[in-house]
Amino acid sequence: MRVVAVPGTTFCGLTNSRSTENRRGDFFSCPSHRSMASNGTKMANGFNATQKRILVTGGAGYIGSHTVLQLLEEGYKVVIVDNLNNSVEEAVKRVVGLAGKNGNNLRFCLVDLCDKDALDKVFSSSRFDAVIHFAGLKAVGASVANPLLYYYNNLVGTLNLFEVMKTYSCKKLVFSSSATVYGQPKSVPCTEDFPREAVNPYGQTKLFVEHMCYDMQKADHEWGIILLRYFNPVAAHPSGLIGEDPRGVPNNLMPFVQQVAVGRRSELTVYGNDYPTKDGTGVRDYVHVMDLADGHLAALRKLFNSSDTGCAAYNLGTGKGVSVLEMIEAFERASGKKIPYRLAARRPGDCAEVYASTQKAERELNWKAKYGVEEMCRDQWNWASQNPWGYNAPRADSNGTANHGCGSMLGNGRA
Ligand SMILES: NC(=O)c1ccc[n+]([C@@H]2O[C@H](COP(=O)([O-])OP(=O)(O)OC[C@H]3O[C@@H](n4cnc5c(N)ncnc54)[C@H](O)[C@@H]3O)[C@@H](O)[C@H]2O)c1
Ligand SMILES: O=c1ccn([C@@H]2O[C@H](COP(=O)(O)OP(=O)(O)O[C@H]3O[C@H](CO)[C@@H](O)[C@H](O)[C@H]3O)[C@@H](O)[C@H]2O)c(=O)[nH]1
Repeated sequence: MRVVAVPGTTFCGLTNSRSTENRRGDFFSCPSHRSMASNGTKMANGFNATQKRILVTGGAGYIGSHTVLQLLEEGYKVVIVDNLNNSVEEAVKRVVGLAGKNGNNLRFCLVDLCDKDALDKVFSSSRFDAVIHFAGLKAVGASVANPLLYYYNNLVGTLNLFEVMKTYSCKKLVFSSSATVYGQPKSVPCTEDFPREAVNPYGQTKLFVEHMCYDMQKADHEWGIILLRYFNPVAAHPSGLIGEDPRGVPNNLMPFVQQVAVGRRSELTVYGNDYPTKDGTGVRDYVHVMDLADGHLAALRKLFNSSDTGCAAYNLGTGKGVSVLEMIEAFERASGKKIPYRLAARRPGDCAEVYASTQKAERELNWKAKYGVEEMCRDQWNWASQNPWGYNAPRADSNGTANHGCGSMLGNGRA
């Protein structure tokens, strides 16, 4: 792997082969990448992905890494911008490995979106056809405890990104929104025109960014923006090499279940069995991360193929509600492990039942989730059993600094 630092910023080229990036970091101008582009995948939808370069913020994270892999497999050139706040370099390395020769079309930039000058340098060194904006802090509880951190990171970072995109006339955007913008929905399934409300600071940041997007597009019709409202992302790439690796105690159901299964935690707490649902436990719309990644490619296709996208929101879910107990049983079947659990009081702020209407995404993005709960649990377990401690499992050759890959990359790059 060759590591490149561009003077004045902290670019790191991640590639699994010899590369010829120049000092401006113009990674894709090298002859080997030109030839890859000309031999790459031709898309059937009226444009050639190999001629498109996508900036992916937060591309080292859980959903971002799966999406970057699919973009590379489709033939896109990809630049990740991530500050590794909630992710590790190892995830990006594994994406490069999984992408095979298309891994050469990936560049990684260790940049914080709150650093506008650094972001500007990324845009000044490459032209981007579109941005997928995943980067953000996402833990609901932490946002309640430290709202300013969430407002600063998620809103200042996003403002910087949009300003720089405008400066460089990059006006196609896919934004990671969330079902959280429906607050406590009055009925199910949630359709995209439901009233939106935020019930915590994290949700406020998603709502604010949605407002920013609508207003920006209203003021300048050249923008094409797709807001993807994810329901409950779970599972992992079928290889078991990339997946979700939360820091600290997991907040979400499936990461917790998987840690019980591998013996990292003794039991799961099931929050509430007195909801007016099929078995009394909370019902959610779990969606496989591979389907979510597909949804981003479908959104890009729409942005590239139509000039009148405007600013449009789409739910990404399966449209099916699954209870906590059903999810536990499916995971037990997939893993052959017993998941001990105890019933406890409801978790404050939780809804009884939330699931998506998926008709708009089916109709307008031509996207529909392919995977069901059995496949979700199979792939969750495949990832968990191969990586019981996530990406940072102590290895024989490790000196205990696996958590600080970013520092070592920068060190190499500057040398
Ligand atoms: N996972 C979910 O349950 C879920 C549900 C709905 C919406 N979302 C949204 O989807 C997006 C991706 O979620 P994820 O689950 O992959 O989370 P993640 O934490 O795994 O990935 C987010 C990435 O953004 C990076 N990041 C954060 N702040 C940054 C900054 N200022 N500059 C540069 N990089 C920064 C992190 O290091 C991380 O790699 C987030 O915006 C999240 O709010 C997630
Ligand atoms: O240890 C746990 C964790 C969760 N649950 C229950 O499992 C269900 C799902 O919970 P969780 O995985 O935490 O997801 P949500 O509360 O639905 O929230 C997720 O999904 C929302 C919609 O995408 C996002 O807005 C949030 O950020 C994201 O955390 C709920 O009924 C919880 O009460 C438990 O019983 N025990």
